[in-house]
Amino acid sequence: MNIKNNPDRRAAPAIGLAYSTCCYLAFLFTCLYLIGFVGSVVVPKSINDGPLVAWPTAVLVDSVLIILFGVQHSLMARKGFKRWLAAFIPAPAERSTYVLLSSLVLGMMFWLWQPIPDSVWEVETVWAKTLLTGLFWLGWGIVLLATFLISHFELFGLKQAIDRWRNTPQQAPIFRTPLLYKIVRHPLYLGFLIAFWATPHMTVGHLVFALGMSVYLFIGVRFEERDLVVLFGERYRRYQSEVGMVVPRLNKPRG
Ligand SMILES: C[S@@+](CC[C@H](N)C(=O)[O-])C[C@H]1O[C@@H](n2cnc3c(N)ncnc32)[C@H](O)[C@@H]1O
Repeated sequence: MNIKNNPDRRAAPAIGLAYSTCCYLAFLFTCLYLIGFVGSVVVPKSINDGPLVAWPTAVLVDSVLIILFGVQHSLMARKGFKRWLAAFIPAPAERSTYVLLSSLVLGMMFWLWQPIPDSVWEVETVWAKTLLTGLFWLGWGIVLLATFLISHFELFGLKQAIDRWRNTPQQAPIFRTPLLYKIVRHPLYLGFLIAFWATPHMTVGHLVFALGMSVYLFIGVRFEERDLVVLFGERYRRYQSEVGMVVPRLNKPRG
């Protein structure tokens, strides 16, 4: 039978699109929950909620949860892992699977997170409180904007599934430096750092989260940049020498 007329072959891209849409929606929900979790807004269980256990136990459990997230996130983003995964699932579904597993690991973190409510700092002054809350939302705004600057739907696996469904050939990754990417090389990570640290009330539990996630981001970015140098070669090396990682460079190199 002609492959084009084979119903199984025609159904696969549609099933892939449905799968990627579900993964995208799960990730969207998880990201919204993450905002509420870190900022202690709206969600039923935030970073400071839950039954109290002895603080060494809480630090241990929370650290394991952060390490688990870091390992899943970095391991699944590596080329070797993607090649291995390609033996089990179609290449266009790889990114969606990454996104789905990231959501599951984050969901587990929200569920099992152990609060440590002791205060590290608590800002009472209205203007300082407003400033820190504003910075928190600015951080999330930068994260959202950065995803669209890089290619939001490709980053979360939906574009790959739509291309397959439309029978459009998969595009090679494109090196992009629009807007915020002209100021720092990793605006998305900068947004996360701002959102994790800017709070009028920093508890010990929140501090463990902010510290752990920041350490992970700085480790993860090294792996990401190694891949980006392999992918984009000299252009990325030049970009590294001209633009700061997460802090804008004041003195631009000449020449
Ligand atoms: C979660 S995004 C984070 C992007 C970037 N690290 C940031 O913080 O804005 C990771 C994906 O973006 C891609 N990426 C990072 N910088 C890029 C650039 N300048 N152009 C195109 N793709 C990029 C990486 O290859 C990776 O697939």
